[in-house]
Amino acid sequence: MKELFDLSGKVALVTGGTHGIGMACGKALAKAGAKLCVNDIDDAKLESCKAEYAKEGIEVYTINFNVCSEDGVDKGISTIEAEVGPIDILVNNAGIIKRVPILDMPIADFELVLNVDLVAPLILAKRVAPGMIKRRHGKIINMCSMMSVYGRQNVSAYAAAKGGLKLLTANMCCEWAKYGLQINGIGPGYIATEQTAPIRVGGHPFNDLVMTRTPANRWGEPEDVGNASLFLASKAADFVNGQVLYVDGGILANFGYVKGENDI
Ligand SMILES: NC(=O)c1ccc[n+]([C@@H]2O[C@H](COP(=O)([O-])OP(=O)(O)OC[C@H]3O[C@@H](n4cnc5c(N)ncnc54)[C@H](O)[C@@H]3O)[C@@H](O)[C@H]2O)c1
Ligand SMILES: O=C(O)C(=O)C[C@H](O)[C@H](O)CO
Repeated sequence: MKELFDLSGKVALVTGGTHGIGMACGKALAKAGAKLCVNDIDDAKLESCKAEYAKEGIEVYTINFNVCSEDGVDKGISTIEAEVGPIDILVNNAGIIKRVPILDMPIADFELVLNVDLVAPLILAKRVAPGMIKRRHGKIINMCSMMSVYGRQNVSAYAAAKGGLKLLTANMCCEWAKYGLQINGIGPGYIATEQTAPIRVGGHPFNDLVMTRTPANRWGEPEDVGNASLFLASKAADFVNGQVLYVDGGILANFGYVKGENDI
C-alpha cells in the first residue's frame, strides 16, 4: 500500500512553491520521494525557501521565471529538464488576487489576474505535457479555489480565472488522459497564508464569515492542501481525471449557519 504514494524517481515542479500552499505541496511531494523543483518570480523568496525546506531535510532546486512569460517558461523548463530531469508532476500553484469592485478595477489589473491565474497554468501545461505524452505518464495539478464555483464581491477577476481553470482542467483531461496523463485541480477553502492575510488577521470581520461557512469551523492550513496534492500526484489517483478535489472543511456542502446554533 505504501508504494501507492511513493514518488521516488519522479521530478516535481511546484510554481510559486516558496511558501504558503505551494511549499506545503512541495514538502508533501518531496517527503514522498520526488525530486522537488520550485519556481517563483521573487528571488528573495527563492533564497529563503531553501532553509525552510532544509529544516525538513528537503533539498530543493529553485529557479526564477515568470509563469506568464512563454519564453521565460520555455527557458525555465528547459533548464530544469537539463539540470534535474523531465517533469513528471506539475503543480500550477502560483497565483495572485486583487480585491477590487468590478466598477473600480482597471482592465489591465483584470487581465493581469487572468494571466497569472488562468493563462499561466496553460503556458506551463503546454510546455510540459508533450514530454509527458511522449512518456505516456504525467500528473498535472491546477490550483483552483472556492471561487471556481462561487462568486464573491470584489474578486471578479480571480473568480473568472479560477472558474476558467476548473474547466481548463477538464479540457486538458479530455485531450490528454488518453495518453496516460492525469490532470486534476485542487480547490482549497480559506487557507491561512499570505494571500488571505488581508482578510484574516487583526480581527478582520471576514473571519466570522469563514467560521459560519466552514463546518470544520477553522481556517485551513497549507498542509491540508499539500496532503491532497500528494494523493493526486500518486498512483492512488491514476483513475482520477478532470476533477477538482475540494479541500475546504465542508464549505461547499454548507449553506451556512447561525453562530452558536446547535453547538454542543
Ligand atoms: N490561501 C487560500 O486561501 C487559497 C485558497 C484557494 C486557492 N488558493 C490558491 O492557491 C495558490 C497559492 O496560494 P497562497 O495562498 O499560497 O498564495 P501566496 O500569495 O502566498 O503565494 C503565491 C506565490 O506565487 C508567486 N507568484 C505570483 N505571481 C507569479 C508569477 N507571475 N510567476 C511566478 N510566481 C508567481 C508569488 O511570488 C508567491 O510566492 C494560488 O493559486 C491561490 O489562488 C489559495
Ligand atoms: O475571497 C477572497 O478574498 C480570497 O482570498 C479567496 C481565497 O484566496 C481562496 O481562493 C478561497 O478558496
